[in-house]
Amino acid sequence: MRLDRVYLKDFLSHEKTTVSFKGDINVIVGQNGAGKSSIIEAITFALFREGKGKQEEMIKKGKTNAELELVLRDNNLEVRVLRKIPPGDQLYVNGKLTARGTKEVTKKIEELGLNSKVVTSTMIVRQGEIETIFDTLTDVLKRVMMIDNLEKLTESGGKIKQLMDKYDQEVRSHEIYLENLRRLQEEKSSLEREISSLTERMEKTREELQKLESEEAKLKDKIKDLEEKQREYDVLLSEKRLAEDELQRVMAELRNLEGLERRISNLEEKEKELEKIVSLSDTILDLEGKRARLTDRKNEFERVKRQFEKKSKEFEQKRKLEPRHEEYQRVVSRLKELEEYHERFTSLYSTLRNLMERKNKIEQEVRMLPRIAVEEIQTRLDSVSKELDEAASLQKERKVEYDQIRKSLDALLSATEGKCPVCGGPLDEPHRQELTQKYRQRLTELSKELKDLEGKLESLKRDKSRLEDEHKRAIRVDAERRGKENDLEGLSSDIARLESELKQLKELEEEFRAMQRRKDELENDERSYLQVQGVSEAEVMELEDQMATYSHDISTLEEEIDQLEGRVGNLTKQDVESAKGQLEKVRRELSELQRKRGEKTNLESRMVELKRSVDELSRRIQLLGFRRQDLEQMRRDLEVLSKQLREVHGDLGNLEGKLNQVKGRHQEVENEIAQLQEKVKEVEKSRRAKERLEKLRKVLSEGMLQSYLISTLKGRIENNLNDIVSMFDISYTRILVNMTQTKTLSGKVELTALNQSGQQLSIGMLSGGEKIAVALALRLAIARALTGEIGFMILDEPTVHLDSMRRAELLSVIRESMNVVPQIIVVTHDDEVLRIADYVIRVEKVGESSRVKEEIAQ
Ligand SMILES: Nc1ncnc2c1ncn2[C@@H]1O[C@H](COP(=O)(O)OP(=O)(O)OP(=O)(O)O)[C@@H](O)[C@H]1O
Ligand SMILES: [Zn+2]
Repeated sequence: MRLDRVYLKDFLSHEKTTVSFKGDINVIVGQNGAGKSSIIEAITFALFREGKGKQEEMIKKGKTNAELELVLRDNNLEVRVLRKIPPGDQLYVNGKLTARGTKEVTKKIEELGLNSKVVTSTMIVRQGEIETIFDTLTDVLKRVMMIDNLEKLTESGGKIKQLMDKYDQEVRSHEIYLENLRRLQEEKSSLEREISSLTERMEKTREELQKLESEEAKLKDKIKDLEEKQREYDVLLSEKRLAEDELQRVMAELRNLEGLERRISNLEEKEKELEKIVSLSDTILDLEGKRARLTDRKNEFERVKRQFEKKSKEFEQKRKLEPRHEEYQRVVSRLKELEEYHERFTSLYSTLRNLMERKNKIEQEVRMLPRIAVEEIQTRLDSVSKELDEAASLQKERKVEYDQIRKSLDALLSATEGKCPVCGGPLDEPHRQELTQKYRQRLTELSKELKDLEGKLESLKRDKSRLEDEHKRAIRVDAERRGKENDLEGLSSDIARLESELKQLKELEEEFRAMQRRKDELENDERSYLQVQGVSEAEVMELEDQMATYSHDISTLEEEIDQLEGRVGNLTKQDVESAKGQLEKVRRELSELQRKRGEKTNLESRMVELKRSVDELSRRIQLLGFRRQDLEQMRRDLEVLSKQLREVHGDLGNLEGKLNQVKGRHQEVENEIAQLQEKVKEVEKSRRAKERLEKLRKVLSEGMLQSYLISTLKGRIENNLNDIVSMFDISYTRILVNMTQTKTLSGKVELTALNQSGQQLSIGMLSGGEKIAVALALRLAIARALTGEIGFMILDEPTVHLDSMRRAELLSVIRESMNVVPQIIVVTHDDEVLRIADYVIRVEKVGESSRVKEEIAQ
């Protein structure tokens, strides 16, 4: 078996990868972690559902299930293995599903010579493990030969003992089988007798049946002939009946159609009359249209006439008013020219009036001012002031005197005897009295005089202040008058100026007033003029023209209407409409009648045809000479015959049923006998097997088989090994496999090499390259010893840990291995290996997924 190709879906680092192994030496190259070993894992898993980790861990991260497809090939044999995680395995041989489910598929693969233990420990070499075979050889052999299992077999509860017990049981059931067998054989011979008697009876019945069947066939032929005739007869008869029926119908219809021609000619006449009326339809329409137009025109004429009258009146008025309108315009334009002067005049005039008013007022005011003589008041004031001064100085004099007298009196009164204070003479009473008297009198006089002075002063003061007030007022009035007189002078000059200007404007102002009056007079006429101003002579003339046109139209239309009325008479539109309706009806009737005329012709010819056909059919029926009662008689005969036949058939069926039943039973009995005989034989075998197992158990428990197996295997491995080594380029003639045998085979298996001089060296002493060669040869030798042909070998990173020399030696050994194994797959990240490749598979990792590119090596 060679590996053809493997397909990985979501397996380890691969998402969807197909790898084909097209070369003899296929090299899978790529960086660390690219996904190379994953391909080897895929092959191992596809073959044996075995792998380095848990199955779920083999599913690509992030996916939920993985799938593998491996195709193996050997000449014409193609084996396709499908493995899935979670499981759902299948195996196809040449496209045919031959195994299903994990166990079955693995079993099938082992049957194809790919024992899982052998393949995984010899044909698939994991990273750097080429030489470990020397150390693990013993274990490998044990494993591949399943000696562990052998040991287990011999235990008292083991498989062999169990089998022996089973066989024992079988032997004991022997007696019952023999008894049953005898009974069945008796039944068998009785059944055989019955079969031969039944067969004889059936033979006779069959002969009778044949005779009846041939009679029946003949009768059936005759009936068939007659039935044929009957069918023909029936057909002719029914045709004839149909023809006769139709003939009746046709004749009846023809009778119905009598008098058709007369009805047609009546209708045609009526049609002509109606057509004449209908032909006037257009003329009537024309007439009515014209009548409508006439009314229309007349109305229009009236409307235009009214307009014309109105307009021509207006136009006349316009003409009359025209001169006044022109004057009005002149007046208005002159007014506009004068406007400015008028305004000036008005404003000046009103200013003048204001000034005059003011002047009058001031003149009045001046007149109202009192006339007071200021100098006179001044003189009076001066004299009063003088009088006042004189009175005041006199008063002062008198007061001084008064005070002096008073003092002298006081001194006199207070003076004690002695000297007179006044005259310095001696003071006596009489003197005192005299003096006192004198003084007192004078005091009284003075006092009176002072009082008078007081009054006089008062009155003078009053006079003075009154005069002073009067004086002040006089001065004020005087000033006021002078101011006003000034104002009046200014006003007078302004007024004079204005008056002269107004005088100049007076003429224009008068003209303005006159124009305004004229304008007012013209105003009414102007308003009337404006109303008719738009009317033009052309307009009036056009209206006149229109009137003429309309009146012409009217007379033309009247004439035409007269003519049309002459042609139509007193027919109306309704008359024509009803004639149209009638005409349509008449035409419909006519066409219906004409159709019937055609129908009638057809019917007539059909009648002739039918009559001929009836005659012809009667003739043919006569000729046929068929009689119904003949056919019925034959059918009755056939029925009798058939009944007989059914009975005989029934007999035969019964016999056959019986025979089959008996034969069935016979078969059953024979089968049972065969089974029993088989069982009896089995029991025999069981007995012998039990004996063999007893022997086997003895041999096994004494280790005899193991030593036998190993010695046989040793010989075969040794032969293969030397065979293979001889193909490699090393200088040793033979490799010997030495085994130290013990009961449990715990002893070692060791290799020694024999050089050309016949000297023995232990394997450890060989060179690195020689060791690799021997190790590879040993693996191949074991594989070949156990499986015969070896289809492939897989080496995963065989060159790691090797120096360049040994790498080179390994590569040549691999190439030499091609003599022993036809297909080699090498996984490496070492480009040097490409040297020996003839097919290269490049693996690289893009993102999280591995990708593969295949190429033929140079
Ligand atoms: N279940 C998984 N899903 C996705 N990737 C995985 C899974 N299991 C392992 N890997 C990754 O797949 C990659 C490829 O592993 P593989 O052993 O095939 O690489 P390799 O090419 O043989 O590298 P080396 O030369 O280092 O042996 C590694 O990066 C590994 O971590
Ligand atoms: Zn005196």
